[in-house]
Formats: sequence, C-alpha cells, structure tokens
Amino acid sequence: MLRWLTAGESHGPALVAILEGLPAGVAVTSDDIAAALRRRRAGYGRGARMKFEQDQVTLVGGVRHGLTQGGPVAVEVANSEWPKWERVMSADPVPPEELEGVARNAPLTRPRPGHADLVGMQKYGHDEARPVLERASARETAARVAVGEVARAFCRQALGVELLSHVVSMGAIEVPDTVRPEPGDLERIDADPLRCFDPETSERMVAEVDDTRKAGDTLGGVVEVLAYGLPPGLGSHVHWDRRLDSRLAGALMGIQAIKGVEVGDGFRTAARRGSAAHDEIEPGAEGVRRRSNRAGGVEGGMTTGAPLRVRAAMKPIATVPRALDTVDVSTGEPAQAHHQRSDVTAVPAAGVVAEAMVALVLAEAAVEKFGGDSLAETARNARAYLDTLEIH
Ligand SMILES: Cc1cc2nc3c(=O)[nH]c(=O)nc-3n(C[C@H](O)[C@H](O)[C@H](O)COP(=O)(O)O)c2cc1C
Ligand SMILES: C=C(O[C@@H]1CC(C(=O)O)=C[C@@H](OP(=O)(O)O)[C@H]1O)C(=O)O
Repeated sequence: MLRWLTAGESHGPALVAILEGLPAGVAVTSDDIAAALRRRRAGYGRGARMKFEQDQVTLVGGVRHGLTQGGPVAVEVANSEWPKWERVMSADPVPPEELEGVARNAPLTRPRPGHADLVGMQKYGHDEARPVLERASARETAARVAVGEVARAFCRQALGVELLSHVVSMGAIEVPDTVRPEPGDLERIDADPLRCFDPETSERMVAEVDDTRKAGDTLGGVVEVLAYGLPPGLGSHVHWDRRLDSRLAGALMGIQAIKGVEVGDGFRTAARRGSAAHDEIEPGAEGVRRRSNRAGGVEGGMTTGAPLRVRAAMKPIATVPRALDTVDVSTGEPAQAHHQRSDVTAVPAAGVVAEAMVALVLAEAAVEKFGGDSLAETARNARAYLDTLEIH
C-alpha cells in the first residue's frame, strides 16, 4: 500500500508531504525534487507570484545518501515569501503601507465565483474567505509534485516507465490529435512557453493568452499525460476501486480546477461504432500486440502494456481580473469578487501536477502487483512476471 498526505497553506511558512510504502533503494535527491518544482512553476500566463517566490526543498526523512531507506519519505517545501505573509496574515492589523504591495490583511468578504471561497465559508463557519483559500489554493500542488517525483523515480528505476505531459488545448485552441510526444521529447516540451509540443499551435496559444490578459480575463485548457514502458496488468478488473482507470480519474480530478478526465480517446470513442472504437489484436514477433491504442493503454481497468494516455480538462482561473459579480457577505449587498493578482492560465503547470498524480497512482499499482522491500526485489519480481507473459 502506498500512502501520502500533504499539509500547509498557500501563504504559510511551508508545505509538507509524507509518502509511505515505497521500497528502499530508490535513487532520489532534493535536487531532483527542486527540478520538478521548477517545471511546475514555469509556463506562460502564470502570475507575478511565480517569479519572485522560491520553493526551498528539504528532504526531512526517508532518504540517506541519495537513496530511499524503506521508511516514510518526508519533504518540506518552504516558501521564501513567508516573512511578508506572516505580517499580512497576523492577527494584529498591519498598516497597508508596510505590506510592500503583497496584499491587504482586510477580511476577504467578497467570495470569488468558481473558487472554494463561498461554500468553504458556509461549511466551516468562517466569516471571510482567507482560511478557505489558504488551503484550496493550488500552491498545495507543489507538495504533490515533490512526492510525485519520488514515485516517478521508483516507476522509472523499478519498471523503466517514462512519464511526460503536454498541453493539448488552451481555451478553444487545440493541438492536432496526431501530435503524440515520446519520452525523449520532454525537454522540448518543457522549453516551450506553454509546454505545447506543436510549435505552430503554441504560437497561437501564446497570442490567445496575451489577448485574454489584455481583456482582464482567464483561460483553461486540456493536458495529456503519457506513460511509456508499463507492463500489462497494473490495476484490476475484479472490483471498482481496483480499476486503474477509476484510480487515475480520481487522482486527476483531485487536482484543483480539473473538471473532466478522459482515458484514451474517451468521449470521442462514444461517437464511434464498435468496429472503429477498439484496438484489434494481432500476432507479433514478441507475442500478441494491438494494432492501435484508442483505449489509451487501459482495458478492463488494467494496463495493457501500450502507452498510457489520459487527459485532464482544467476550467479557467476563478480569480478573473475583470471581477465577477458576487455578494459581500458582511453586508449582503451585491459586489465585485475580490481580486489582487492571479494567473491568466495555469494549464502548463497543471500538466506537471497531473504527471505527479499519475506517477503516484502507477507507483501504488506497481507496489501492489510486484511488492518488494528493496528496489532490486521489485525489479526482479517485475522481470519474473514479464517472463511469464508468453501469449503467442
Ligand atoms: C497550478 C494551478 C494554479 C492555479 N492558479 C490559480 C490562480 O492563480 N487563481 C485562481 O483563482 N485559481 C487558480 N487555480 C485554480 C484554483 O485552485 C481552483 O479554481 C479552485 O481550487 C476551485 O476549483 P475547484 O472547483 O476545482 O476546486 C490554479 C489551479 C492550478 C492547478
Ligand atoms: C502559489 C501558487 O499558485 C497559486 C494558486 C492560486 C489558487 O487560487 O489556486 C492562486 C495564486 O496565488 P495568489 O492568490 O497568492 O496570487 C497562485 O499563484 C503555486 O502554484 O505555487
């Protein structure tokens, strides 16, 4: 069993995460985690906060001399902006001129439509949105990416799995469906301003982000995660909560602002006839193989061994600069939602977070199938299983 939890607030001193259940011997360093966190902060369209704030990584436990020890891995991602926010969020009022333009410490009583503000206040009995947004904020995804990087290292080292993601739509602008990057392409994707693998579409997307920013508006989009090198048989058909597609959907839907998940051709498959919807099976030199991969590498809730392909659709950022109508909960009067700064879009970052979530699901499914207390044992068990798959 793989377990993980995160804690911490958006403008607090640090985020922390603990990951438990991976074998000993996985090579991972704080530099690897810092590099993953840098990928998450990148992306055209993110707000000012991404430029001046630093993620300061400390591996607090579970890793010694660059190798996991078999115990829980604990990571702290400290926030370099905390000294300023400590004053913003202090219980004692701070004069606005002393806050260096960070934010006011006035109560946030004009909840943003589309964010957790209003319903969070209702549910938890708060009279302003600060205590809600501090935890609803997607800053928390830094902690997920930190432990996701450890899971990713395990998947790579135990099974040879390579994960990547790319942006396949930004607002209404879509990448052609034929664009399908492979593991060696990740560097090129990360070098693109929008983490889009198609340069011509990327240019149009950048222009769309610029137009949207000028209009005081925000954008959503779709990311695709691909995993290459998976063995057949992770997950199971035997029960709903063991199905890999169910677990992937839950993990991706658990990312802030994700509103739709597709496995393989997903919704598009529903419009096809059966003869054009499935992946026909044929004999191959190395055993049976599929002629296509419309299923996205999952059949019956199990990996087929073909590349895993999942998509996640992100709604536009809720903090719309041209503020949306709301109600001031302190007066009950109509008002404009609070806004100080925000991302125009965070779709490229959502792709990096989605990779982390997929890595955590795959690592859990691999630990279930192959077990092992050391990486060598897991890898040996996986090889032995693969040797049995001689279906000709
Ligand atoms: C990487 C990332 C960055 C985000 N940045 C912002 C932001 O700057 N402003 C904002 O209002 N929402 C932002 N969001 C979205 C909010 O976190 C999200 O809208 C909020 O949690 C409500 O969405 P939900 O209904 O899916 O929970 C971001 C989401 C992600 C994944
Ligand atoms: C800090 C991060 O994302 C934040 C996620 C977020 C939200 O509402 O989800 C709102 C913004 O923060 P603020 O309201 O302070 O400008 C983003 O910058 C991050 O990803 O590290």
